[in-house]
Amino acid sequence: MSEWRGRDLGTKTVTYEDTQPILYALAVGAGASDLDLVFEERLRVLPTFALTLAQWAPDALASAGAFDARTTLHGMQRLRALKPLPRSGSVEMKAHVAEVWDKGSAAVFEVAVESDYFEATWSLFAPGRGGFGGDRGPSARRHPDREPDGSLTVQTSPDQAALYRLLGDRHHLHIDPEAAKTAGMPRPIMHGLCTLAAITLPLASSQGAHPADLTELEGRFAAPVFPGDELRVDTWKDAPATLFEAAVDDRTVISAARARFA
Ligand SMILES: C/C=C/C(=O)SCCNC(=O)CCNC(=O)[C@H](O)C(C)(C)COP(=O)(O)OP(=O)(O)OC[C@H]1O[C@@H](n2cnc3c(N)ncnc32)[C@H](O)[C@@H]1OP(=O)(O)O
Repeated sequence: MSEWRGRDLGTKTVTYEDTQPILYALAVGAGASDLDLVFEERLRVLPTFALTLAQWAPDALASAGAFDARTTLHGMQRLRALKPLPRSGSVEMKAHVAEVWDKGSAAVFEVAVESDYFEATWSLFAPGRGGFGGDRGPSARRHPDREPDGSLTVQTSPDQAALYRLLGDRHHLHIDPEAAKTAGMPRPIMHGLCTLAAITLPLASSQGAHPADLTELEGRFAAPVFPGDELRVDTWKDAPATLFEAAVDDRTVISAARARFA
């Protein structure tokens, strides 16, 4: 597995119309009254939309044979927004494998994507690919050892993954009950990136910020979220950022998470 470290995944230019960032905003929980997110005349593109543009990079690593895409799970995500994405236009990106960690039972592949607009890292948790004598890598940061400063509720919709997948991540795990079973899930699950982005909308409101002013975001997908689940999101101030964790029925689903707004 170590041979994948440093592997160049190439460059890609993705072109889009304003329909995509609007559809994206609706898919992650924006409503018709969020005019800055859904009305082309006022549109500000959510920075997390960049992650749909860059989906080709982890997919390229799967196609190259590093892991089995049917059983590999998206483990963690980081995003740093460098400048606002255009309402429509082209974004050029380049990607490489930054790290391969050996977790014993699994390998974790880190795919780094860079562009003028953002930098992002995907961690892909590939069961059965560990035990190759590599470094274990860092363990996840724990949330602060004190009561949360705040709490939010995010209600996902039963149709949310079906909508979100139209933005580019069409892995069958999110729509097909048989594919979900192959990945060890009782039914199709939410895209981790959809859940994470859905949290940033009420999180921004709770900070008096605009969701399009997100500059940094990270989080670990600790357990699957199912379309229709209600999330409780606990938050801790960590100026200038906010730390958070999300749970469904006291089961932590997103851990070691952090967001910062300009
Ligand atoms: C193509 C798919 C796209 C998607 O969008 S999938 C949807 C989003 N993702 C999910 O829903 C995944 C939900 N997460 C999980 O189900 C679990 O979470 C995992 C199966 C990924 C891992 O759980 P477990 O096998 O029980 O791992 P452990 O025993 O807790 O930890 C073993 C080592 O693996 C590291 N690790 C655990 N979880 C993650 C993660 N999510 N991302 C990266 N690394 C992880 C830990 O730190 C530790 O290593 P250390 O002992 O060195 O600390």
